[in-house]
Amino acid sequence: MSSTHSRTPSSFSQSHRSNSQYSRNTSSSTTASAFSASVGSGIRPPSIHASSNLARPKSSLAKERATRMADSRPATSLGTRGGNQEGPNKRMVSISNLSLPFGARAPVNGSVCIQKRLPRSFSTNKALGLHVRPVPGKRDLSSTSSITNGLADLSLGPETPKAKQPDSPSRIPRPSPCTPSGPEKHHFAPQPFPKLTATSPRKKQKEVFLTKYSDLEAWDPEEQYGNMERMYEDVCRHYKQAMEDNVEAKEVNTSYKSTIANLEQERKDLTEAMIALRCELETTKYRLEAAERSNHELKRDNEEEVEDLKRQHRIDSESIRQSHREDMDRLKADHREEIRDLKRRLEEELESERSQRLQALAQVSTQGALEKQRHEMDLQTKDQEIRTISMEVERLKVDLEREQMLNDELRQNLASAGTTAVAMESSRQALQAKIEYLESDNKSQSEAYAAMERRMNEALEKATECEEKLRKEEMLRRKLHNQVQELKGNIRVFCRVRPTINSDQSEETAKITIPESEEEAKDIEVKGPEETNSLGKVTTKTHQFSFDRVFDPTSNNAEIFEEISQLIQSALDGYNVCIFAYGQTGSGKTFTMSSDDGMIPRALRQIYSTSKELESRGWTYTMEGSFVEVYNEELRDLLGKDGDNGPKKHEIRHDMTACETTITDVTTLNLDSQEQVEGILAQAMARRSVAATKANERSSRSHSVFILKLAGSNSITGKKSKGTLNLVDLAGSERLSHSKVEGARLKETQNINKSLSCLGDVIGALGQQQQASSGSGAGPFNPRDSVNNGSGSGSGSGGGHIPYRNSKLTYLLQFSLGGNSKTLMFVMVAPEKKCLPETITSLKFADKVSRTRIGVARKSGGR
Ligand SMILES: Nc1ncnc2c1ncn2[C@@H]1O[C@H](COP(=O)(O)OP(=O)(O)OP(=O)(O)O)[C@@H](O)[C@H]1O
Repeated sequence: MSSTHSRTPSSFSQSHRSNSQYSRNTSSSTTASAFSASVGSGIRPPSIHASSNLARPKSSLAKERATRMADSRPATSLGTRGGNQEGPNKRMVSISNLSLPFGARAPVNGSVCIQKRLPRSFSTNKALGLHVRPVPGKRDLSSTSSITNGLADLSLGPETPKAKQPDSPSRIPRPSPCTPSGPEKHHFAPQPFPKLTATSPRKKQKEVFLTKYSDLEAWDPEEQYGNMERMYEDVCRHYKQAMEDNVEAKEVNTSYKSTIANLEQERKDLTEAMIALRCELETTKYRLEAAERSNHELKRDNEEEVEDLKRQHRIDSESIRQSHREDMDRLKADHREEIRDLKRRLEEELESERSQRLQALAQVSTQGALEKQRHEMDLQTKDQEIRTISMEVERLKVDLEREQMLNDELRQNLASAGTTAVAMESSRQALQAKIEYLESDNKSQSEAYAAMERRMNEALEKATECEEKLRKEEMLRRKLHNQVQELKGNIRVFCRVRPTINSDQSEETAKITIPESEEEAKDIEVKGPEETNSLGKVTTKTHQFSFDRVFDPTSNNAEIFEEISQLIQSALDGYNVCIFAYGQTGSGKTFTMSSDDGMIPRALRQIYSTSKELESRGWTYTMEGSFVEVYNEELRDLLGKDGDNGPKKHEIRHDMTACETTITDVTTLNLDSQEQVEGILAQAMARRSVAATKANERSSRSHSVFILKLAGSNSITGKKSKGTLNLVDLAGSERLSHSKVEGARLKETQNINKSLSCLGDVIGALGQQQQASSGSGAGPFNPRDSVNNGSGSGSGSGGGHIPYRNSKLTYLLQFSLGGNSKTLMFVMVAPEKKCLPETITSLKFADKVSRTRIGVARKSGGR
């Protein structure tokens, strides 16, 4: 822009500035006042109503345009670039020289050329920011006569300051544009119009002065009026011209605006394009960088590869050199070895050759020596033979002498033998006599033998008799034993206190006393937990219980089994026997019943060995064992295999006539050997349902029942027996509050407690039934009394209801809990103080059972 300015001629700038200034100061009022001031008060301002447009300086330019329409117009600095080629009315407007209002930079190289008709007003150009440079050679605008200049010429004199001001709107342009504006004159006469000044007769003829004494020329009103009229017409023309200019300027303005909008749009597009290009540039740069990077990496990789290859080559050549060296060494070594071998072989051959020669030499010398030796020996032998022969000769001589002597002696002996023969004949005769005597004694000996045989037979008979007597004695013993058992009662209770477990050393133990007595211990005292009464006094209650036997913590399973072995024997004798262990969780039930040396394995061993013993007395037994558990009131087979559809369902069936219980689909094993017995126990224990509770780490969550059915027959006596041994390891009784179990464990515990309480109910009902039957003077207990007709709910002879059906366990043991069976209950006691409440509950339950008298046991089968 600055360069454009500098290039603009000063005359143009001045004109342009003056026009702008003039335009700024123009107003209708000022125009009017200036007009009156310039033409005098008596003259009315032109009737065309000088509007603001009138005073606009562009009209002066328009006038000039009008006068110079044929001339080339002032061109803008931009227009000059291509204006010459396009013609006088066409101009190239360079966008680069436009001052864009939004401050965006136009593309440097992208000149946008718009062919437009140039505005005819400088003010318009200026408003658009276009700088117009006059075409060289054309007339300077400053010199153009204008209305202002014309009017200025009408000024009344130098006294009117406004008239002197070049920018005053009162400077109305002179009507004749052709008149060159000269220096301001301080006379009243208006600027002469060309045509008038040239022809004014007054001026030529006579000069008229204002006053006589004044040298001021008076003005001719008519002439002035005529001038004014012309000026007025001129002004009207100028005004019209100005209006046209204005319209054109507006058009140009509109076209510039649209151009600007287009340019703006283009600028935007270009900006976007530029941004896109920049992005592209950035992308390209980035790609270039990436390419450079990858190139660099490739170069580095190549270098590394070359390095690697070189290294590999070095290594390879080194290894080849090394292998060559090794080969050389090896070859040398082989060579050396071969030479050594050859040497050795040669030496060996030499040695063997020498040794062979030496051997041959030795052999030859040996042979010579041997030959010599043989000859010597032959010689010696010959000598010996000669000596022997001579000795033989000597001996024969001696023999001959001796033979001669013997002959003499024989002759003497023959003489004496004759005498001996006579004696011998006499002794032969004596022996003959003896033989005859012995032959006569043999008869008596045979008789003695027969007597002995007779005596032996008598002894055998006596032995058989004794055996029979023994059998009878045995039977009597058993009878007596069973009678003792019967007298002892049908249900007996043993109490066992387990020792404290090692891991529970820190646990406080309860005060449990087993009073010493000369006989077997039967009593137990338990000091109960501390209780605070309503007065706040702390008291402890001592509970005393009596059972059939009490075992202290030192007693072992073997001692306990001794006590029950007779009961086991009863099963072989044809009784239904039921032994069960009752007690809280962790009190030692499983340890007593099912551990390796517990009651179940011991019982099985005893039964097995006893049955073998009884074989000699004509008894043969078949033993069928099954092992089940009652878990959550469901029966499970501990010896069976689960089917495809999970555990099988088992049902308990009672044969009310034979008083026999069977379980459907249960595995029953024939126990033929001791090993088999041990095996099924291990299998059953592994399958038993156990779980950890707060009370015991591995708590049995089910009642396990080992059922051994024993059927015996005596081939001698023809008797038969049928007994069942039920060995029951009950699940641990525990209070829910103590065991702190939840969910499935809670259900288990509830089922366990329910079935245990059912067991108590059955035993209680059996006791009541017994009481009722003995009170009514009923006869001996009938096993079938304990059951009703197939309903499963027993009713004794006393008519009492036995609730066997209330739990699976009691229903299963229906024929083993009652009159025809022998029942032994172990109540297990844990010595820990924390178990005291449970211990006392268990002992109370056992005490009740112990006090219950349930009929008299009867064999289930005669024998
Ligand atoms: N007389 C004993 N001598 C030594 N340890 C014993 C004796 N009695 C029980 N124990 C031990 O005490 C622990 C608990 O015993 P056991 O599992 O037999 O209890 P439980 O009454 O069967 O419990 P649960 O009803 O929860 O099955 C076991 O570790 C066992 O070895």
